[in-house]
Amino acid sequence: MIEARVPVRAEHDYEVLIGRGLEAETARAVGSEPRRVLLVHQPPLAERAARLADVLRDAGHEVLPAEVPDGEAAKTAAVLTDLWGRLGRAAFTRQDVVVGLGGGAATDLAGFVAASWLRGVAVVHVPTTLLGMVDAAVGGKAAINTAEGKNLVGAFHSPRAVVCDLDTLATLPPQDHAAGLAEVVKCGFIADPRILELVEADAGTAALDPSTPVLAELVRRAVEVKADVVSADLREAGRREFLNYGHTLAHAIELSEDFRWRHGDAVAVGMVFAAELARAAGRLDPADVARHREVLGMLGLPTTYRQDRWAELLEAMGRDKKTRGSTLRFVVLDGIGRPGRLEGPDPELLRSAYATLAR
Ligand SMILES: NC(=O)c1ccc[n+]([C@@H]2O[C@H](COP(=O)([O-])OP(=O)(O)OC[C@H]3O[C@@H](n4cnc5c(N)ncnc54)[C@H](O)[C@@H]3O)[C@@H](O)[C@H]2O)c1
Ligand SMILES: O=C(O)C(=O)C[C@@H](O)[C@H](O)[C@H](O)COP(=O)(O)O
Ligand SMILES: [Zn+2]
Repeated sequence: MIEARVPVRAEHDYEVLIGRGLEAETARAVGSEPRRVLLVHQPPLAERAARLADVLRDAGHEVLPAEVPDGEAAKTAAVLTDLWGRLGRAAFTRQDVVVGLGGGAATDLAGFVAASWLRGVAVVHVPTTLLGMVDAAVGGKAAINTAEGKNLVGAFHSPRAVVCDLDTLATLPPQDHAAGLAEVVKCGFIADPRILELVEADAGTAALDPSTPVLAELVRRAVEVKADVVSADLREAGRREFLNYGHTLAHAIELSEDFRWRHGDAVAVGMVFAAELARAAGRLDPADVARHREVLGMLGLPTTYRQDRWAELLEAMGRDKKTRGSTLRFVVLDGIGRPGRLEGPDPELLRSAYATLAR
């Protein structure tokens, strides 16, 4: 049953469907005419992918199943090249459709395959992680990583639909669920403080349980925040940068950890850093900084980081997409729900904010 439909305005408008038991919705989104469907999925989703393939075949489509490596190992040029080969051999046309089934790593890859093949074919996202539902599958950013950094090669390519079946979260490992909550909480800090109150009400207990109505409300609220921002600024000319809260340091940490850290864990650390930076710049109250550590801490997310990597992280942050020339630019808060930018901060300010992560 569909519990919420969140509209997104983009180069073509689409909806994010949120509910339970939504397998038929994916077939509906692929369309009523028979199509070839490249079904990109992660290894833990093999059974679900087989079931979805049956539903798609019953609807008259020809399915090309494509299991890709797990996690960030999928977001590589080698995997992309392999998928292009499959599409070429199948004579995949502009009428055909890519489906991304899995976490953000799978939907980022599927989105970029769809964006690049024949200069753009349709993609339907079926996110199966919390992070994928509230963030990665929504908004049309698609990318792979390179040896130099995170998401450095990619495109904006909006999906035809996003189908968030909350039932799929039942099998998600708790650490991945918590990592998804980092992006949910991010939406609370930048736009919707009610998200923070819902998490704080029972010290994160309901948020950490995929079966609760509170979690369903958190998903809807986070999707609404993202849809609202993306609808206003699809190509990140301004306001969309706020969705990057915490990501300048987070992406540098992910690179430094050889992409073995969960994205959401890195974002948690990155948000504490950004909050400390705003405090050091005299823009955020110490109580709001403390709230970052409290909320993230109650969800079991990391809020500290090793101190011996600063030079490496600083260099990696220089390749952040928000950087202009050699000027680092950070998303910071002037209060909860009041995001802004800090351009070219003094290196000492950066260093002092980083030092607080030792605690
Ligand atoms: N495009 C965007 O706007 C955007 C936004 C946020 C994050 N991202 C990207 O998303 C990625 C992170 O996504 P993620 O946190 O979903 O990680 P992920 O895709 O690596 O998934 C995490 C793990 O959960 C497994 N999994 C997925 N669904 C499952 C299920 N239902 N049951 C059991 N296991 C399941 C996966 O196989 C993987 O092992 C990063 O690459 C990040 O850069 C993109
Ligand atoms: O959608 C956006 O815009 C975001 O910044 C959302 C982020 O959570 C996400 O991790 C995104 O992929 C980061 O984008 P990037 O442009 O910094 O690679
Ligand atoms: Zn993110």
